[in-house]
Parts: sequence; structure tokens; C-alpha cells
Amino acid sequence: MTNIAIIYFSGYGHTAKLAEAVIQGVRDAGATPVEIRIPEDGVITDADWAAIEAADGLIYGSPTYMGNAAWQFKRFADASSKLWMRQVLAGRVAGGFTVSASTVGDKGETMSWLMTFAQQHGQLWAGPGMLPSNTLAHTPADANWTGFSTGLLAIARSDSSTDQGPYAGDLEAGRLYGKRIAELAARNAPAIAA
Ligand SMILES: Cc1cc2nc3c(=O)[nH]c(=O)nc-3n(C[C@H](O)[C@H](O)[C@H](O)COP(=O)(O)O)c2cc1C
Repeated sequence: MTNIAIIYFSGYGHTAKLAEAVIQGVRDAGATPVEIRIPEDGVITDADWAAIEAADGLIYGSPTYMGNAAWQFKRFADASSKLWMRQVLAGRVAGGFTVSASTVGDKGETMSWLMTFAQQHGQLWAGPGMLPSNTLAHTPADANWTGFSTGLLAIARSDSSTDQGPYAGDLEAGRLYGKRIAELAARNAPAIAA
């Protein structure tokens, strides 16, 4: 069975809502999701670290705060340097998701850094591989309605509850992305074992 670690921080629940959709996608692929929600102090447990080491694929998630990942996620990332030194997580499929309130919101910076983080660990970054839903007929209920390709960039308006945001199309994109990462990780698992 393929294990996919979904490691994310969420201050107000919107990124957690997107993580739920990603987790559903991992399940849809027949893989086992391992949910690791980084707590408010940014410190994950030894059991979490062991689960990360055992994962076949990794999906990173953070809200966009001030144009980049939340500090709690960065704290986790800095702590992962102990694994980086031994390249323990190299060769694994990786992806990422972020949520912002504004339509652009500078969340491309967050995604760019998540990719850099994965590359420092020697991972195989996979984007969502979805065409954009960018015609006049499309709405925020359609997957990839904003047209991302590097990772999953979702929107939850600043006054939205977690029932109102991220948009339905972003949640569906999250499900499809989780499924894609799990399927790619299953194909790649023999290469990690070798
Ligand atoms: C400290 C802070 C900084 C933020 N910075 C940005 C930003 O740079 N761009 C943006 O569009 N939204 C920004 N937001 C809005 C959040 O990205 C948005 O509310 C997101 O849904 C929060 O996710 P969460 O509920 O998982 O914490 C910021 C929110 C906070 C609390």
C-alpha cells in the first residue's frame, strides 16, 4: 500500500479544508493518507517524523501569509534539515497546495518556495497536470478555474467561513491532485525501494 504524507499548517481552517479534499483524492487512488497537521507552535512529534520518513510521497500545504508560507510551516521545513543532510526523503514524489484570500494574493511566491523546499530534499515535484477552466462558461465551481500549473493555488475570501471557502472548484482540484500524487507515488515506489 502506498503511503502519502499530507503535511500542512492551517491557522483558520481553510487550508485544512483543502487538505481534506487532497486526502480524499489520495484515498480515491487506493493509497493511505497520513495526515500531519502542524500545530500552532510549528513543532511536530517524533511519530510524525517517523511517518514522514516512511512515506512514498509527500504533499505540502500552507496558507499564504504575507506573500509566503506561514512561519509554522517554515519551522517544520527548517527542522527537516536533519533529514536533508542524509537526503532521507530524496526520490519521492512531492506536491504542494496553498490558499490565499486575494485572487492573486502573491501565493505564487509560496508555491515557488514549496517547490524549492522539495528540490532541496531531492524530490520529484509533480504539478496538478490539469488544464485550466478559463472560458466564459467556467465558474469557481470548476476545477482549476484560476489556471494554476505549478501546484494547487486556491482562494478563500477573507470573510469566508470554512463552509464558504476554498471554492468548490478548488476543492475538486485538490481531490484530483491528491489522486494524481498518490498514483505517481505508487508508480515511483519501486524506484525508492531499489
Ligand atoms: C497573517 C496573515 C497574512 C496573510 N497574508 C495574505 C497574503 O499575503 N495574500 C493573501 O491573498 N491573503 C493573505 N492572508 C489571507 C489568508 O491567506 C487566507 O485567509 C487563508 O484562507 C488562510 O488560511 P487558513 O484558514 O488555513 O489559515 C493572510 C492572512 C493572515 C492571517
